[in-house]
Amino acid sequence: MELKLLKCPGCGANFPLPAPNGIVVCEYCRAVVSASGAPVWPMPESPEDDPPFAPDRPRVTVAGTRYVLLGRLGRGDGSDVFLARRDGRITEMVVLKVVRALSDADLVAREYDVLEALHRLDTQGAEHFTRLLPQPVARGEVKDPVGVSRAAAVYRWQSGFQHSLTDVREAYPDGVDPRAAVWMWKRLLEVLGFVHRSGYIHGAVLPPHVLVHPRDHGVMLVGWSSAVTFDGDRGRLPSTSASHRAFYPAAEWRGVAPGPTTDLIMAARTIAWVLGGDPATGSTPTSVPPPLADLLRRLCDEDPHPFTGDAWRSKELVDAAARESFGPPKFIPFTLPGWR
Ligand SMILES: Nc1ncnc2c1ncn2[C@@H]1O[C@H](COP(=O)(O)OP(=O)(O)OP(=O)(O)O)[C@@H](O)[C@H]1O
Repeated sequence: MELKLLKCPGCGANFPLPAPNGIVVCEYCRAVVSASGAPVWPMPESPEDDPPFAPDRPRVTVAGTRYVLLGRLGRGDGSDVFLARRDGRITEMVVLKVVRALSDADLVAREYDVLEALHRLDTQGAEHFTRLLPQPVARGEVKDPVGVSRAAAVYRWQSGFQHSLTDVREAYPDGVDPRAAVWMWKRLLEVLGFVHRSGYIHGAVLPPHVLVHPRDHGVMLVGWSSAVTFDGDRGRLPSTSASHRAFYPAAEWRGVAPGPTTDLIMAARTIAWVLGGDPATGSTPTSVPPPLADLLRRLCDEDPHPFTGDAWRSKELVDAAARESFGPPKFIPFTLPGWR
């Protein structure tokens, strides 16, 4: 008798040995196949028979949809952020943000509202830049393990963006290669250019809110609960991060209304910090070439800020300083733990 190792023609899974009657049922897709490989006829679909995905993992329900929690992505000032997966046949990976202090529920709601508004825009570049902002999926409440309801928001997971600049600085305690800081800064200024042109300021451009895609040299901006429109919401930022005081312009603490310049100063301070420098003064280690170090110091300085509110102008200056420091742009791979 000829023995064949069969693979399921439906899904490619290896088959067990056939039963004495020569029939095999695929354990994965339930196709029914004769030992010779034919005929094949699929079993009727029966979703209720689907084994649950990772049954040991916790589940939460937001706005009527159940999600399986896969792990923690981060811990913010006011919330816990998880990677999750919609618990269904046609699934999707998502980011679930759950507020810690019940009194911060309004921050999760405000962030969701701002992001929805930004995704509705048709400002020039919207199609490209809105992909670099969290994409709202749903919001509602989740019950924590002791039964307390907490405000939550669900965003689409963007693969590859899992390290913030806080994580980057942990991986490079003495600061990143200045050539890597150049692409991080330029990408950040491009997103800010779009946000400002759309009439918003982010209000919290801080290391934990800048996520990087190390392989593609991409940057995504999260943490939108402090964002405001700068033609309407004059006044203070709705919230600030006490643990990042040195990243805010001092004017913010004096009660001066924020504007696009606030974001640009915070972006420069964030880049100075990821280079191993001091966010308050913009000074950087001596390994940073002088044209770049000088520009950083100038753009971290708020009094008077040289390029008020113009992210694109700032980006051109970064370009020029980078050319003076390193010559024409060149792709230099950037690595982080878990990436090659
Ligand atoms: N969309 C996302 N994709 C991947 N990771 C994320 C995302 N949003 C947040 N994170 C991770 O979770 C961490 C905490 O998120 P975030 O800073 O937004 O929380 P928060 O400080 O509580 O919120 P907020 O600043 O808006 O009040 C981030 O530093 C980042 O590591």
